[in-house]
Amino acid sequence: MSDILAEAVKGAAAHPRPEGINFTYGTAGFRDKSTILDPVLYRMGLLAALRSKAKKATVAAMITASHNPEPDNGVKLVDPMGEMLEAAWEKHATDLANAKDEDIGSALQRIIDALDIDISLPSDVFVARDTRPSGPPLTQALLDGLKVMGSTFTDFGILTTPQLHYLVRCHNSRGAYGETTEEGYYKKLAQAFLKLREDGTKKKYQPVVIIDGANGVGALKTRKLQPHLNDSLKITVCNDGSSGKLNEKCGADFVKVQQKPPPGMEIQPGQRCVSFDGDADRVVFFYLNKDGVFNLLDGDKISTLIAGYLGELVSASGLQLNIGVVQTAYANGSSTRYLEDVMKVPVSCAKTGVKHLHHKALEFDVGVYFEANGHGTVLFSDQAEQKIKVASQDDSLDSGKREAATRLTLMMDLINQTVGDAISDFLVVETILSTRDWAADDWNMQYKDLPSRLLKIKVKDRTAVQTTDAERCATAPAGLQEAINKLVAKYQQGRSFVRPSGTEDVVRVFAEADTQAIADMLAHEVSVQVYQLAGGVGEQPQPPSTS
Ligand SMILES: CC(=O)N[C@H]1[C@@H](OP(=O)(O)O)O[C@H](CO)[C@@H](O)[C@@H]1O
Ligand SMILES: [Mg+2]
Repeated sequence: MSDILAEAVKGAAAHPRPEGINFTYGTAGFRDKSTILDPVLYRMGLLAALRSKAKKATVAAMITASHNPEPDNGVKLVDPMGEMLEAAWEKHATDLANAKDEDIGSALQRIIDALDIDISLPSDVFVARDTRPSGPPLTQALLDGLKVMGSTFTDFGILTTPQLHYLVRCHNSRGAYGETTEEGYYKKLAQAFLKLREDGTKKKYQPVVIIDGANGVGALKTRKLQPHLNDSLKITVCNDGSSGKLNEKCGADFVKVQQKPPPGMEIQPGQRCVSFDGDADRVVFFYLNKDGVFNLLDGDKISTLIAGYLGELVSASGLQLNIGVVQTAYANGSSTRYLEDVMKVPVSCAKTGVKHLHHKALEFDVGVYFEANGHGTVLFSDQAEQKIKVASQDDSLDSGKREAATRLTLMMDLINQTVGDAISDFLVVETILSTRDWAADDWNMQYKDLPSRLLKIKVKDRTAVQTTDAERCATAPAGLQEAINKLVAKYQQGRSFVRPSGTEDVVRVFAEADTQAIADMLAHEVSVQVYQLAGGVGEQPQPPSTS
């Protein structure tokens, strides 16, 4: 065994792995109670160094548990261009996390042999964390792993997840994507935002927003962004972490799931509100209408808004670029119909999990992807980027076309193409609303959401449920899909599907119909089938109360 691997085994003594726990690198990396994660972080330090050697580039490790409760934490690795870790490496991460302390050397050797990695190459890793109190000691464990591998590293302290993705891309693109500093991030976004902002007063659009920072990093970083925006937007940050707990009764997940504003937020009718999640890679908007009724503008509404605007700019520029939208099965059926039938934009459906959407979005020149819960961004292909840049400087084009291409270049600067980014997406939405002179109501009126219900069912083994067709059809257990089909057929605009969660030990049931009562009933009836056919545990699902 090489010296480095022997050191890695020795180093494990300070980060012992408890018996009887199985860790899995899932949709969002490792995520668990922070108290048991120390050995996982050490091992991810080892793996991040290997990944860097394999890619001959800087990679990154983000320590966060996103929207989960404060006592949880987690870690995810980021590839050189700011993408999520390549899927094939998830297995290596899982194997290494589960290796006994004394077997770490052989587990590393297996990865080195399988991928023919030259261990003598240098490695370099960027590290950051969210605001969780467990962050600093877990960072230390990760750094210990990097140090025994002889890796260089930069610890950026507290950042949003998308900021870290951005920084690693800036670094590996030798600055072509931007300056490799946190300040550089604010400068790039703010400059594009200010240039896209038109002068003149608006009739409906008010440059005033309230941001719910989920008591997390998004609140801190919005405050750092604010001075760069001059007075173009009045932002009030609430749930800024000064009193409440991270993600507790606030944040994008709370607002989306509970369909209500965080308690304690004082909101005037029509006031645009924005909720970030715990690591600021998700965003949803909401407002109360004049009757005080809550209205959510989720990832589907955001992608429709963005695709519509970029589509107009592309047409106005005269460039031949295809625009597509990528959703998951959780997208509201009205949004899919609106995109396809009214906006005539092609829509692809991907499996849940950002990496699947990201991958599909690469098939378009301009690919807009969002999960309904508010995680998403826009990808411009290299060719599209090139064409847009050339057109923006082509004096032979008429000024309308050139102006549209210039706005597209600014939109490319404003959008964090590496990953969904709450701060960047928020600025993109504000830009479009301002340009269109829309209030929240105007945006919301593009289409009317169908009522839906999302439930969780506990079963003995969630892998008993298997799916195909981007998770819209269950192939196991036998008879489940037939039962769902029969139930769905009873209701107007009924739609339902089930899938095992990638992040929780549950099966998720989704149902949608033309009224809330029917969506609730359909979700319940499908839950009963899951419970009966897929080995439900605990009490049988109870029908929705009709009060
Ligand atoms: C219905 C739902 O919201 N699912 C979430 C959730 O995945 P599950 O596999 O459904 O647990 O967490 C993922 C990671 O954050 C996110 O990408 C996804 O959208
Ligand atoms: Mg998140």
